[in-house]
Amino acid sequence: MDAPTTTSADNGTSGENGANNGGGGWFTPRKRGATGPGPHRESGAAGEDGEGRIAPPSRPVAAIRPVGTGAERATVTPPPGNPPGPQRTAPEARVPQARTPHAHAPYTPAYGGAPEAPAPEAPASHYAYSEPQQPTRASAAHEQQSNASPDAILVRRTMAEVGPVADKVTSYFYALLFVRHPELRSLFPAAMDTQRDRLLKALLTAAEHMDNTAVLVDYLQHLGRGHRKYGTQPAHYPAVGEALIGALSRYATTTWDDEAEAAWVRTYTTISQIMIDSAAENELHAPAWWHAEVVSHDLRTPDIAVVTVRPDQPYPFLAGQYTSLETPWWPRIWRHYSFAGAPRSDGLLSFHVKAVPAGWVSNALVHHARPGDVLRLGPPAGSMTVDHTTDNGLLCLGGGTGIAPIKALVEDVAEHGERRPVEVFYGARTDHDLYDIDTMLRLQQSHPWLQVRPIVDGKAQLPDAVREYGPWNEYDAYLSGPVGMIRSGVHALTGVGIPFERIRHDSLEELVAAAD
Ligand SMILES: NC(=O)C1=CN([C@@H]2O[C@H](COP(=O)(O)OP(=O)(O)OC[C@H]3O[C@@H](n4cnc5c(N)ncnc54)[C@H](O)[C@@H]3O)[C@@H](O)[C@H]2O)C=CC1
Repeated sequence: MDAPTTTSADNGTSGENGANNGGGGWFTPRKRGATGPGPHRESGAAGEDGEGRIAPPSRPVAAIRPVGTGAERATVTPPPGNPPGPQRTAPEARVPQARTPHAHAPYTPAYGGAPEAPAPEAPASHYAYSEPQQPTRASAAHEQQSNASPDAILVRRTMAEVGPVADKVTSYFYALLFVRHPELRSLFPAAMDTQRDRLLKALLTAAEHMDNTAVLVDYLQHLGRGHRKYGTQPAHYPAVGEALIGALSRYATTTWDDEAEAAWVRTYTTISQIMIDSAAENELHAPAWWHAEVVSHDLRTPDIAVVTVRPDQPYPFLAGQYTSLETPWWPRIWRHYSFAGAPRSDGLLSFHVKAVPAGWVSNALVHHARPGDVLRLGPPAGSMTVDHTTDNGLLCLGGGTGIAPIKALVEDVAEHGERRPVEVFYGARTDHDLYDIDTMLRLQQSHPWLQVRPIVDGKAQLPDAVREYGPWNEYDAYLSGPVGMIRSGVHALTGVGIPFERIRHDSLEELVAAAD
């Protein structure tokens, strides 16, 4: 998610609800790593119990601090409109209604899973979770019949009830958070629309996937690391948890009870502990963010620029990944951009940026950024990377600026000295929009294993063109571009026989969120 999480530290002395409800108690999460040993949690095996589920944290610290009593909650009038905070100072950006991490991954999960999933900075696809969907009563009922854990059943029951009023829950959640913890407001952007949709969505998505340990842990670890750049501290997590419980209990009027609250406390405790541990571990070997100076700005069309930056310290990443980027013009507003090339020996990084209507960050990068300006970068993310353990061919569909990570994949194959066939379909609305075709054709001239096919909108769109070629049964597929193109591309590719697990793309939610 692209928003910091928060919490208030309770010293664990109140002993009210949580622990007494059998929920393991609210807690002030510990911080391990740089500042202390603490129990070590191995990546991918975080707190699993013997059945592969995530176990409660090992050291509950504090008791829950509910936001009001049940009776009080029932009478509270949700604050209207936006939560308190700085007034909006700019035109409204496009507000995605759904989101998550990106990056290719098998289609199923979804973009960075991040599911950015799960929600967070990352898309599921690599976070292995499917795009978030509003829970329904039907789905909740289904889960109860399945092998879901008792907590998962309770959590999903709550989500099924609040799903239809998700906007109200979101507004109330942030209002509670900022009213009770005004000091946290500065961690969020001045204009909250996109951001606010992300934080709560990430938490709810994670909660809904509590039984899917492998995916969830990966997602939350990514989320925890990604939150370092927001300035999120372990002590912030309790405040977020209290606001979460407060908002859910306010709107899940028919299903909320002590049992449900205990399940949510346990769930949130587990979520926050994994995030905190991941951030602490990451702190040992990576900065929270990188400063990066713009060293060149190449305006390729009136609204597309290739921006190249020099990070202030080494920036390790893999071809096909993306980063989060903040400009000096819009503090605390982060957007995802794929690297437009494999890692270079000079350490420079390039991005292809298209200014979209009302896109604050993209317009700043295309129309205002100049050499000498300093941006901030978050950590690399994304799983749309080349699998070098196979010699399958690569079938790549790049739509518009989605050609950027495809170019990186081609460079990666070239650098590995492989002779795998790589077929690139480069789609654009018009000839003029093929702003990087010269680069791609130069690569084709240098590499006999590479075929580049420009596809300009006509009778058929990019994904349809793939059907005219092939066979593709010995290819892995990579999709990058507009969400609609990726959706129809997955459909087309499975239609020509490429299984889901061999189709990679960034999280659709992340892509939606990155669209401005
Ligand atoms: N890792 C990734 O997946 C990346 C995604 N992007 C995203 O790619 C998008 C690029 O935008 P533009 O350059 O304006 O692209 P665009 O709107 O000009 O479209 C590019 C190509 O995609 C095709 N296309 C678009 N919508 C389609 C649909 N619904 N079904 C089938 N084909 C469709 C078009 O026909 C065209 O060939 C942005 O939204 C950006 O966020 C950009 C870079 C990396």
